[in-house]
Amino acid sequence: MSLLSVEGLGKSFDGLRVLRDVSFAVQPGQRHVIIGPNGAGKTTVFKCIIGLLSADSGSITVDGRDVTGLPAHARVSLGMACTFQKTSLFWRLTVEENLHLALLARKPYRFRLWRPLPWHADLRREARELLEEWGLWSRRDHRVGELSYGEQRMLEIVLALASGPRILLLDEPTSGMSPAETARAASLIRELPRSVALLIIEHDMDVVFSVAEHITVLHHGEVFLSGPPERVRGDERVREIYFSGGARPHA
Ligand SMILES: Nc1ncnc2c1ncn2[C@@H]1O[C@H](COP(=O)(O)OP(=O)(O)OP(=O)(O)O)[C@@H](O)[C@H]1O
Repeated sequence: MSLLSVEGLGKSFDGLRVLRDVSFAVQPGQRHVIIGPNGAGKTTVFKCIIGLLSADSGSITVDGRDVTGLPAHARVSLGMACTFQKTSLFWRLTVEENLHLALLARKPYRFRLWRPLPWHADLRREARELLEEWGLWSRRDHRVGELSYGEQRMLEIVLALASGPRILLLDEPTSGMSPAETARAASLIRELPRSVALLIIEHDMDVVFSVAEHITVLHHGEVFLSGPPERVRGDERVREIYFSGGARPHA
């Protein structure tokens, strides 16, 4: 059974149809990338999946359970996590404090707040491991506002991982990163455990083809093609869509 299934999704804004009959599925542990020119509807699909927008038609199921009518927080508790292009970090808190908050929101920590100091040695250890892994340990005492944009994006991914998701949705995880940060982020994303399925919107084709096991191409709000990377790479029509559709130069 698919972990995430999107069936016949439709969405309009002020009468303008932005998504039409969008269907695709993400398998457990799969690295699934959504590509498409600017304005194709990628972020709108994400928002419908996570519950920040309600779809006009169609359904979204997780493990066969229909979540279409559920609010975002209920979907998170079913194992979804996401990052968006705009960061949503606590600017005045440090890197480590941001991560502690994210970890505290998660079971089993949530129910152990009464523990005296030194508290949550396991939480601190987990935070350290995550920050080391993502190259942010040396920045732990810095306020988020002092980080580079690329570091902030990395921290967003770390915070999303802290909720222990089964499916992680990343909206352009490498946008705004330097080439070195992009390469590092792509390699870390590739190394994420298979217990987490990934659904990623990405424009950087080097990242797309280094991460993707399955690619869904959106164009004018419709699924143009969904298949393995080799099929997408070899499809002349996909190239045409990209080069006529206002995609970014490196795409
Ligand atoms: N809240 C909204 N109200 C009205 N129109 C919207 C809204 N959100 C998105 N749109 C429109 O829907 C279309 C799809 O937008 P969306 O952000 O989903 O595209 P995208 O593929 O993610 O683009 P990009 O690659 O530029 O991020 C665009 O024409 C956009 O202007």
